[in-house]
Amino acid sequence: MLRDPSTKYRPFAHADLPDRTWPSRAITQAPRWLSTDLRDGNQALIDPMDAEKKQRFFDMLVKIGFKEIEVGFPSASQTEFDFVRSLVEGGKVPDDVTVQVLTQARRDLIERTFESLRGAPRAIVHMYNAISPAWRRIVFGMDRAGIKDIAVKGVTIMREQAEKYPETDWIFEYSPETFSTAEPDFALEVCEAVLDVLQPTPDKPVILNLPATVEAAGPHIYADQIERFCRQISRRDSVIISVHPHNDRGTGVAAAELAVQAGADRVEGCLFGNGERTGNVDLVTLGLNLYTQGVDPGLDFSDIQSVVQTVQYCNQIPVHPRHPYAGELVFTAFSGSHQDAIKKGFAAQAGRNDQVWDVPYLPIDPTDLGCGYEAVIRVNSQSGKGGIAWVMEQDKGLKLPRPLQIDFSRVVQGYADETSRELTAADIWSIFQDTYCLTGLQRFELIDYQETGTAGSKERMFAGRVSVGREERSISGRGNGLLSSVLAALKVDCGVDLDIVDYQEHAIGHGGDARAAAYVECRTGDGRKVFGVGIDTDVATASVRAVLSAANGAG
Ligand SMILES: CC(=O)SCCNC(=O)CCNC(=O)[C@H](O)C(C)(C)COP(=O)(O)OP(=O)(O)OC[C@H]1O[C@@H](n2cnc3c(N)ncnc32)[C@H](O)[C@@H]1OP(=O)(O)O
Ligand SMILES: CC(C)C(=O)C(=O)O
Repeated sequence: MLRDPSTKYRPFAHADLPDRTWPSRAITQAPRWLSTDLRDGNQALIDPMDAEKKQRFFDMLVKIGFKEIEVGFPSASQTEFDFVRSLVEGGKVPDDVTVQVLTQARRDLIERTFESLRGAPRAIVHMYNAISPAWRRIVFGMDRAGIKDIAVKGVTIMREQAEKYPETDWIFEYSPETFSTAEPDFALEVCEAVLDVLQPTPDKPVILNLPATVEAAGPHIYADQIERFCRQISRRDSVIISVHPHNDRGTGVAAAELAVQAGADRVEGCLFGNGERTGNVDLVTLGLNLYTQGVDPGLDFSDIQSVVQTVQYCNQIPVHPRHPYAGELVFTAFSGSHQDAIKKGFAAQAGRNDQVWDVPYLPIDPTDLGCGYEAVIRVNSQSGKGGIAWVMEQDKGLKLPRPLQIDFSRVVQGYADETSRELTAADIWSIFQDTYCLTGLQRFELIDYQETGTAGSKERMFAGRVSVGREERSISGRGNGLLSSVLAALKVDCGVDLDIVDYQEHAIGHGGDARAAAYVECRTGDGRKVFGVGIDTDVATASVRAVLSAANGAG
C-alpha cells in the first residue's frame, strides 16, 4: 500500500445539497422491490444458473412475495432466451408478478429481447448505457452527445418494438448506468431526453433506475444525488424513481435506505447481497430492517433458513454465518454479559403482558423468521453463569439457584478454557453430572429410605439403605424434618458433617411425567461450601438425593 494514497486515489467530488431534506424523513412504507438475482446476481456467479436453478429461484422469489423480478438478459445467450420463453410459454408467471429483462442499447439486442417476451401479458424491458466520464472516455470513446444519442436511439427502438407486439402491456425502464459517478446535470439531461421519447404519463409511468454501479462514495452522497434528481426531473408524477446500489464500500444497505428517504420509490437488489464484486444491495436485510422498525416489508421471510438453502444451492455461494438476520450465528451469544442480558430479557418478556419485542442484543424475535431459541445462547470460554444456566434450563429444565450457577460456571469455564472449544448442551450436562455426583459410582448412593414421625411430635426419623462404595449400609438419624434427619444419619453413621445453608426445589415438566429437582447449599464442618443436586419423580426423594450429592461432593 502507498504511504500517500492521494497520489493514486482522488476523493469523490460531491455536488453538495445543503438544503437536503432526507435526513429528517423516516421510511413508513416499503418501497417497490425488484429482485435482480436472476440477472445481476446470476451474471456474478462462477457457474451461472441453469434452467432448473433459475426456475427454482424464481418460484422462491414469487413465494417470498416479489412482484417484480428481473429474470435475465435474454439477448446474452440461448439459455437466457429459452428461460424467458419457458416462463412465458409455460404460463409460469403469476398474474400479480411482472417479469423484467435487461438489454444493452443496441438494435439487435433490443429486438432479440422483445422477441423473448412475445406473448407475455405484461413485462418490463430495462435498457441501460453507462454515462459517467470514465466510461464515456474509456469504454465508448464518446462525448456527452454521443452517449445521450445511444440512450435516445435505444429507447426509440424500444418504442418501435413495443408497437410490434401490442398484445403485451410494456413497461419501460431506463438506467443511466454509472449514475452515481456521473455529473448530476448530465444524468438529468440524458434521462429527460429518454422521457421525451417515451412520453410517460401518470397512468403509464417510466421507471428511471439510478444505479450506484460501483459504490464510490458514502451513502449520504448517494442520498443527496437521489433527492436532487427527484427534485429536478420533470414529469415526476410519471416517473418511478428506482435505485440500484452496489456494495463496493460495504454501505449498499445504508445507501438504499437513505435513497428511499430521499424519494426513491423502488429498490433493485439481490437476496443476501449477491452480485458483481461485493454484491448488489441485500434485499433480505433491507426488508427485515423495515420489519424491525414496525413496517411491513411486503416480503415474507418467515422461513428464512429455507431461503438460505435455496439461495446457496442456486448460487453455489455460502451465506456468511454472520449475515444479518440469516446467518447461522446471528441469534447466538457466546459472551457472558450478552447471555446474561438475553436471559433476563426473555424472563422480562415472559413477565410482561404485551407483545412488544424488547430483548437485549436481539433486534428481532428469531421465531418470526422460523428460527428457535435453542441457538440463542451457546457456551465457550467467553461465557458466564447466565448463559450456562440458560442452557441447563432449556436443555434439562433445571433452574439452578444463583449460588449454584456461580459454582457451576467456574467449573464449566475451566473446561472451556482447557479444551478451547465450544461446549455443547450434552457436554455441559455431562460436566454437571460429574460435578454434582449424579452419575457413576459414588461414595454414597441412595438405595431406599423411610421417613417416619410420631403423631403430635415434630421429630422425624430417617432410616435409609445406602451403598457406601460398593458396600450396602443402613443409616438412620433424627431431626425436626427430613433433611435434618438425613444430615444426622450422615454425621453419626458415616462421619460426614454438613449444615444446610440454603434449600430450593422446583418441578421439571408438567403432568404425569413431571419430576422434581432439589438443590442444597451446605457448609462442611471445616467451613467449606458444597452444593448438592437431586432429581427424582418424588420431591422428598429428590431432596434426600440432593443431600447425598453434597455429601459426595464434600469428599
Ligand atoms: C452493470 C451491469 O451489470 S450491466 C449488465 C452486464 N451484464 C452482461 O454483460 C451480461 C450479458 N452480456 C453479454 O452476454 C454480452 O456482453 C452481450 C451479448 C450483451 C454483448 O456481447 P458482445 O456483442 O460480444 O459485446 P461485449 O460484451 O464485448 O460488449 C461490449 C460492447 O458493447 C458496448 N456496450 C456496452 N454497454 C453498452 C450498452 N449498454 N449499450 C450499447 N452498447 C454497449 C461497448 O461499448 C462495446 O462496444 P465495442 O465492441 O464497439 O467496443
Ligand atoms: C444495468 C444496471 C442497472 C446495473 O446493473 C448496474 O448499474 O449495476
